[in-house]
Amino acid sequence: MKLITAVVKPHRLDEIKEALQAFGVQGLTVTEASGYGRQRGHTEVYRGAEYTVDLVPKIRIEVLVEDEDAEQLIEVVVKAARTGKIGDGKVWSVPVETAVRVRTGERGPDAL
Ligand SMILES: Nc1ncnc2c1ncn2[C@@H]1O[C@H](COP(=O)(O)OP(=O)(O)OP(=O)(O)O)[C@@H](O)[C@H]1O
Repeated sequence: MKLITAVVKPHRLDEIKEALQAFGVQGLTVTEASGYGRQRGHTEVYRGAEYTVDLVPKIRIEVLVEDEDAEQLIEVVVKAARTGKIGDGKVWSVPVETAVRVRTGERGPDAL
């Protein structure tokens, strides 16, 4: 299994959620976040306001997937998140050792 994490622009959330649902993910987690990337110090616009400070509002989307789906899912997220402007975000994946579905006790890919 892999954990795919995307830190992206908040206004792309609906588009990304729809793309992930169409892909067939079983679940996802969304949290509010803030951060900066390489463009620190440059101006980024969020809801009409210009941010020149280092921390800009973002959302973090996390999805657990089977190994074989990871690369395709990353592409789905990148495509749905992209505006082509500064601060579009970052997507990465890490290996996951264990996942447990609490209600049933299932483990591994069956738990997703
Ligand atoms: N190296 C990093 N480690 C952890 N989080 C990061 C890193 N780079 C970016 N992020 C997170 O991703 C968010 C979006 O990154 P951002 O789009 O600014 O990255 P970037 O690679 O500098 O892209 P761009 O050049 O398009 O601005 C940041 O606000 C931050 O929360």
